Amino acid sequence: MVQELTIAMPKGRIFQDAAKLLRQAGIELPADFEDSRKLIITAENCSIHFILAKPVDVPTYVEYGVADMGIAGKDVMMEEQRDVYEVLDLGISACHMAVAGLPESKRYPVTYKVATKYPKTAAQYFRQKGEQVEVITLNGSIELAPLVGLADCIVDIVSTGRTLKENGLVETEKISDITSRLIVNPVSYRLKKIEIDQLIGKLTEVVKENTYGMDQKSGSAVLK
Ligand SMILES: Nc1ncnc2c1ncn2[C@@H]1O[C@H](COP(=O)(O)OP(=O)(O)OP(=O)(O)O)[C@@H](O)[C@H]1O
Ligand SMILES: O=P(O)(O)OC[C@H]1O[C@H](OP(=O)(O)OP(=O)(O)O)[C@H](O)[C@@H]1O
Repeated sequence: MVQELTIAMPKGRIFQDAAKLLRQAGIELPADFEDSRKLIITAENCSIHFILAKPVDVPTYVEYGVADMGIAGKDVMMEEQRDVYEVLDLGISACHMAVAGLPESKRYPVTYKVATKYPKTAAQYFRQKGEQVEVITLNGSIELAPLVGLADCIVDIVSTGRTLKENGLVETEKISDITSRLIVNPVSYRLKKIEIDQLIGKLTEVVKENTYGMDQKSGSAVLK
């Protein structure tokens, strides 16, 4: 008997390229998949259901097993540290995580403040370097923090570099490259191994054959 699969999809930036990969892997998604406001959607030619979640929540759905698999940015994986298997680098939504600040900013240990949407990742990065910092968590417009004196630097995603440039900030350290990953719930992997391995196999082929290019508007690597 073929087992049903549920996949948690990130809404937003990653969504379109992720949908394209799934179609290339032979999954027939409804024509209005990208435009629909529905949060649970079923493929037309196989027993795969999709739940559409906020990107940062995808690993949570997968860890709790309500989704067998999911697609999440490496940045989210590093920050969330969920108990899931990361099985495939999908190569989409490429960007990197970096430290940036005003060109003239100097380091004053003990008082050094870092603003970020990624508090755990930032804290771990500076701890590993043996630098003591105070991490200030923000939810967006991170680049504002050094401009108004809330922080000495930021840890954030850089794609085109346009946001940094237009705000007079410079990248000082690269933390890591980021792409989207295919993730799997460990228990689902045991119970639905055949179906999951089949999908991983198809997506692996698709990823190998794809070429990526820069989308001028989003600044992210997109499928060509
Ligand atoms: N320029 C970029 N800025 C942020 N994330 C990017 C960028 N380029 C690619 N990404 C990837 O896309 C994912 C973020 O997608 P998106 O911006 O839709 O979600 P979000 O951060 O939850 O957005 P928001 O909080 O604005 O709703 C990141 O996890 C990252 O892997
Ligand atoms: O290098 P760039 O191409 O300019 O992209 C990087 C910017 O994009 C993201 O912000 P987002 O657009 O998600 O807005 P936010 O400030 O609400 O997080 C990220 O946090 C940077 O601010």
